[in-house]
Formats: sequence, structure tokens, C-alpha cells
Amino acid sequence: VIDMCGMAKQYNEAPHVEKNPWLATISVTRSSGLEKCKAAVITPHFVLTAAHCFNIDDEVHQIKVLTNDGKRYAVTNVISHPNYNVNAKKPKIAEFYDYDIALVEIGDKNKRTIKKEKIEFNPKVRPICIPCTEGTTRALRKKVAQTTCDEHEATLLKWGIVEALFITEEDNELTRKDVTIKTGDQKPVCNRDALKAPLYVNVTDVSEVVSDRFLCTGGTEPQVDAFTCKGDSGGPLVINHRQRYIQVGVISWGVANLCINMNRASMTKPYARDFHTNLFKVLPWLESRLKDEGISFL
Ligand SMILES: Cc1cc(Br)c(Nc2ncc[nH]2)c2c(Cl)c[nH]c12
Repeated sequence: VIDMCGMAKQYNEAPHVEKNPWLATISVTRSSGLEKCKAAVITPHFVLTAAHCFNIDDEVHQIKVLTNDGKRYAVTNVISHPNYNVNAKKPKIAEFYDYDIALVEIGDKNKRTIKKEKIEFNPKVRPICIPCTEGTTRALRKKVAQTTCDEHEATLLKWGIVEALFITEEDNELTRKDVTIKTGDQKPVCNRDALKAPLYVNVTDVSEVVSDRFLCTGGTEPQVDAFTCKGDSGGPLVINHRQRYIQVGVISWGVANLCINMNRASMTKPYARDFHTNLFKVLPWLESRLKDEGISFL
């Protein structure tokens, strides 16, 4: 049977790693120290993360992918979106996160074996669903023949307020955090708070920093949303559709740093918004890079 995506243990007492089997951690070892990001398992050879987790001079031997079963995988390639350029708007905008998304390819370049090492799936390690793939059509319980990518978007990113979640690691434990994606008329209200980020104080036009590639979450209306910490970068923004999990975004950046070393402040702020790269806006790139991976895009 084709590996069904977005499946997880649902029973209350299930270990957190089996409730969130698609979460992975990326570690980048540099002379300046260790950087960690989150990622999502999407195929046996690829995890999806944020491009800003890497520097241009990082080499693949410095990067490892850690899955929930404790396995560490070597990396053969980091494929950042071609339009990602954190320096694109310097000096006015010191960091620009448009197209903040990257695929990390698993395998060991040095291994003489023909077959690349690949992620072993098990109850703690499973792929998440990606929009506009057959796997997601099945996960949405729709007819494979007739369902279009637009229908996926209409079903998942309805107009207004969309319930979603991300997974963070607190005291070595995975915990889910609930957020609401502001779409439709709620989107400008959410995006506007980007100008409250210290980084963007001298920016006047929000569209200079919040491009159409972003989904916006956070704040206190209509509910008090969880906020991200820098260490959450690269993790998946997930929609739970009838106990099947579909990734719609990659955690990119946030307005307020309400965390000290991943210890969250107790109170959020109304302007504590987070921005996530919207997978529906990077599909041609995703499809072109995943074509030999047994994922059939619509
Ligand atoms: C997830 C995440 C990533 C980054 Br990079 C942050 N840092 C930042 N955002 C704007 C400029 N720098 C934050 C903050 Cl702050 C909260 N969550 C973040």
C-alpha cells in the first residue's frame, strides 16, 4: 500500500512522538555553535524546513536530520527555494524572509552503496501530507479522479479564520500549539502587525515585508493563539482534517521574541504574530524537486 501520509496515533495516552511522527529536527554544527531548526518528514528521502536555517557557507556534513525514533541521518543536499534571499532588501530591510523554504535531502554522499540511505518509517516516524498531492486527496476523503488543487486550497484554507497547529519541543517533550490562520478579510489585520517587529520599525508599507507567500497566525482575536520561538523555525504549520494531518505552511518568522531559550513567556501580546511560508504558493518548485519521490502531484 502507498505510504499513507498524515496518519498518527490518536489515543490520549499515545506517546507525543507517535502523535506527531512527522516532526524532525535539523541540527547545523558551526564553529560558532549549534543551530537547531524543526522540519517535517515528507518522503523517505526528504524533509521540508525553512531556508533561513542555513547559511550559504554551511556544508552538508555539518547538517544532520534527527527523527523521533532517535535516528540521525546524513544529508546529501539542501535545496533552498531559488527566490529566497534574506539580503534582498538590505539595507532598509535587514532580513527578508520571502520564499523561506528548503528541502533537505537525506543520504550519505560518501557511502559507496548505490541506494541512498533513506528515512525508515515506523510508529514514531511517518510522512505528513502535502497539498495538491494524491495522498492529500485521499486524506481529505475526496475522489482521486475529480479533485483539483483549488479544491484542496478551498477545503483547507477557508475564508476567514482557519484552525491550525504547530508542534514545539518543551523540556524534551513534543507539545502541540493551537493557532488560527487569518485568511480573507482577517489577513490584512494580521499582516499589519509585522511592522511591530523591532527589525521592521522603519518600514512603512507592510507589503514590503509580508509578501503574498505568507500565512499569518497569532494574536488574541478571535482566540489567544500560541506564538512561535526562533527554535520552532522550519517546523510545519498543520491542519487536522478529520484526524488526518496536512501541512499548509513552514514556520518562517515572528514579530515578538517572547521566548528565552525556548522558554515561553506566560503572556502573549495582541501583536505577537507569526508568519509561515504558504505551501500553496510554492507548488511548482516543490513538484519539480519531488518528482522522482513517488509523490504524485495533481
Ligand atoms: C520562528 C521565528 C523565526 C525567527 Br528568524 C524569529 N526572529 C525574527 N523574526 C523577525 C526577525 N527576526 C522569530 C521570532 Cl522574534 C519569533 N519567532 C521567530
